[in-house]
Amino acid sequence: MNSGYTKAVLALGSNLGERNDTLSEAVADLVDPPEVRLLAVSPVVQTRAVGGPPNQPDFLNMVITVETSLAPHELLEHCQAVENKHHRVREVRWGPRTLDVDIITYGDVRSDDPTLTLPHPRAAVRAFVLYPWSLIEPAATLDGERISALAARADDFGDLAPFDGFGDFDGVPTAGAVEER
Ligand SMILES: Nc1ncnc2c1ncn2[C@@H]1O[C@H](COP(=O)(O)OP(=O)(O)OP(=O)(O)O)[C@@H](O)[C@H]1O
Ligand SMILES: Nc1nc2c(c(=O)[nH]1)N=C(CO)CN2
Repeated sequence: MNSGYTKAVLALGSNLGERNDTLSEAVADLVDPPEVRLLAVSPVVQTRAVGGPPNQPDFLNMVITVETSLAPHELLEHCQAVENKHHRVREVRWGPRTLDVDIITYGDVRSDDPTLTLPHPRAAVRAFVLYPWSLIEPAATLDGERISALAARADDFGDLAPFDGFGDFDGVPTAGAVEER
């Protein structure tokens, strides 16, 4: 990693509209500024909505890793600008959305600021975050525990299914095929 750049893990989700196109465009938008460089892109997984109103459409979820010279709150603003560009409307908590971008980790930073809590306070129980993340960073840990172990016992499991995602992204390969589980 280059000096002045910090590694961050971002989780993306979409359960409205052209979900796959939205995710693909959002990744491009997130890494468009020179301050954000793409490191790795996970496969896209299809998951049942966890929490929120019943009978929501399924989500497509994925994780990317980046290195960034933006400060944590600047990165949050950038992620929210990308959400807004994709017509994200905040209405119902955990309700359907065209695009959600969460910052899962930013370097080793820990923060309980409600505007930006780091690591993301619900990431450790969300298989829809942990599983795609584990496919690109099998050795990653969260709160001192392997994310694959956290994924295996995550309460908010949803159903995870392979999805024929968008493959190579601008020269950054996605991880291998998603296994049924
Ligand atoms: N690590 C984080 N990443 C993104 N947003 C965060 C984080 N920590 C706190 N927030 C705050 O959470 C607020 C609500 O975010 P959002 O509307 O995306 O929630 P949600 O996706 O419905 O639920 P959840 O937070 O459980 O994923 C944001 O305005 C942001 O300030
Ligand atoms: N499967 C799935 N469920 C969710 C998701 C999500 O991205 N995927 N995001 C939520 C709030 O961020 C709430 N529930």
